[in-house]
Amino acid sequence: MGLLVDGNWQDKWYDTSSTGGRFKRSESQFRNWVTADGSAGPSGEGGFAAASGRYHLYVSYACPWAHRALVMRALKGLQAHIGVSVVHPLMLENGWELRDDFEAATGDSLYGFDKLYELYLRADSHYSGRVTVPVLWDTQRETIVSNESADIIRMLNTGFDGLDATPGDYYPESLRAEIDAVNERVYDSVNNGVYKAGFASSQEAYDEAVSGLFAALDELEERLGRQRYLVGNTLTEADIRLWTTLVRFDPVYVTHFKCDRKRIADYPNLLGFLKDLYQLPGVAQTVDMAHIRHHYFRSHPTVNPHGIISVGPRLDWGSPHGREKFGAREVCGA
Ligand SMILES: N[C@@H](CCC(=O)N[C@@H](CS)C(=O)NCC(=O)O)C(=O)O
Repeated sequence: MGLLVDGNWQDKWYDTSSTGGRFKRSESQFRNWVTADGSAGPSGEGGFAAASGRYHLYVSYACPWAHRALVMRALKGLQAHIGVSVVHPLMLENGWELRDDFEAATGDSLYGFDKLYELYLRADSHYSGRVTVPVLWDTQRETIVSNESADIIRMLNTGFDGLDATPGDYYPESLRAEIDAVNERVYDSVNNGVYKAGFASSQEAYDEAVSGLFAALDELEERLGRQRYLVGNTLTEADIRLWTTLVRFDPVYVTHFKCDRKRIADYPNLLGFLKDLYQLPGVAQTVDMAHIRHHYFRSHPTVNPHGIISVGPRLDWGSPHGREKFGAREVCGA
């Protein structure tokens, strides 16, 4: 675990000393957008036109943020247009490594780099900041288009519709206000809430994170007791963003991040929702539990010094989810 400082790698754990033991996630720095015609998106510069084979995703199967991008790529049927490299699950003194000595880790097919930070340096030899996944890489300009998953899933949602993407708009204009509101709540309390609990280095910071997390999960359980998805019966990016955290909850966060007031298995609606999305075409294939469990239990020596991987619960996400009782799934534009 570390970061680049003016192009130099430094092995450092997250600094929580100046924030009362609270983990603060840094902002992503590459914020360009792929668009249908190459015009600039909501941030960054233009010049990244959608094209088959031009863009490549670097992901970790362990990472919930990278997982969003894999799910959107699957729902939009973009597998043939956007290649993927999968990092090794362990993230230690060199950060993410592009080794292929673990089942389903691919190494780097583009440059043969060993470490993900070499890719960041290829984009900017003076880069300062964390070296995170996902990365959307442009093979033509040889740079990072974006390292922000929230933006990447929106590019995949509509940017490639001129190719033969599967129809469906998961961030439709008419639902944006509601999606944004749900995202904000879920991001801070749930997606990031589990990390705030797990990486807290004071009791106070942990208590704060975990109480916010379970208040939000209770609220989401109630919401999903009224409707099939987070925004009515329409499947949207808000669902994908919650789902990648739910998938990791019982097998990892309960134990490793001490999020143990309840399991997702104790929330009937959240569990049904988890299974419903898991059973969408192409989605189960984006879940690699070996990467998920090896990464968390073995990459955080401050949290789990002996790197012991817990036995974990038995998972049965292929069984009937019962969510049809709220009505049929709707997907805008499909
Ligand atoms: N805001 C980013 C966060 C990505 C992120 O933090 N990824 C983690 C893996 S789960 C990572 O690569 N961490 C490496 C580090 O912080 O050094 C996004 O959503 O894309």
